[in-house]
Amino acid sequence: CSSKYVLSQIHPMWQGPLAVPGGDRQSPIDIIQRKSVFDSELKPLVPDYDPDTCQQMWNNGYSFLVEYDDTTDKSTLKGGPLQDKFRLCQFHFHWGECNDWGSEHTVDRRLFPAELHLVHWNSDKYSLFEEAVMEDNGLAVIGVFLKVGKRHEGLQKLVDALPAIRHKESIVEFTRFDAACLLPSNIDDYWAYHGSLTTPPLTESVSWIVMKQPIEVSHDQLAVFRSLLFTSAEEEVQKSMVNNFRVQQPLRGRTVRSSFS
Ligand SMILES: NS(=O)(=O)c1ccc(Cc2ccc([N+](=O)[O-])cc2)cc1
Ligand SMILES: [Zn+2]
Repeated sequence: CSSKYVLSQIHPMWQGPLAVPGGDRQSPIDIIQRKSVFDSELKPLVPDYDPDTCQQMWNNGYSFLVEYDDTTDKSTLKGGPLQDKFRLCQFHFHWGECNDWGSEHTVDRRLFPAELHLVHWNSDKYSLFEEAVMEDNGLAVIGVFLKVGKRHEGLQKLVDALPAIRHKESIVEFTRFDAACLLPSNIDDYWAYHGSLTTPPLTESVSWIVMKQPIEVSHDQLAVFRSLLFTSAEEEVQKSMVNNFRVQQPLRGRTVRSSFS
């Protein structure tokens, strides 16, 4: 699949604002390793997720999300670049129509076939996700690259549920899933920078934590992602859910910090 093809096939939603007018901390970005700055103050990340808070999985017409009960501090993220405690509210993915591209962030321009986002909001400062979304240090998103390799046993439970949410707006109960199983074995090496949501409303409220180590998933597991549809069951023309990534945005003078030298 050639790159010229992907630009014409990007879902209308993704042809949206390539940069928010006046936005100077947009995401995703290309992480240039040699320009990242080692920061010894960056602490180890402390994810503490309770599988019992996992509730449902649904297709929102852009990606599929696994949503967690975030009414208590049962599934939290602390440490790393974060000063406060953040609550896990959902995770989702971005992927391509083939294994040559699909991630949102890149590392020295290297694209990965997919990227996982674990979305958290600052429960020390705010009482609702919707509030935190609008605030400077309201959200923390962990980005994990996916690369094609051996089958990911933890991901398989999720892959097996995808056919039930093939169409936009479909939802299925999905419980007892430990999101921590999707983190790489090494979570001490990561890049940290201040950015934004990568889909509308593109608010500049995200502390991004991008893992250096990808997780491996099989070719077949990724293929099931691509069997999802952007469209609802009623629509005549069905569009396969692929290339649901935003293009890299200008760094605008930001520094990307690294937790490793
Ligand atoms: N891709 S990402 O930057 O990790 C990302 C994370 C969360 C969301 C979910 C979302 C965030 C905000 C809103 N809103 O304010 O209407 C609606 C949905 C959208 C995008
Ligand atoms: Zn995302």
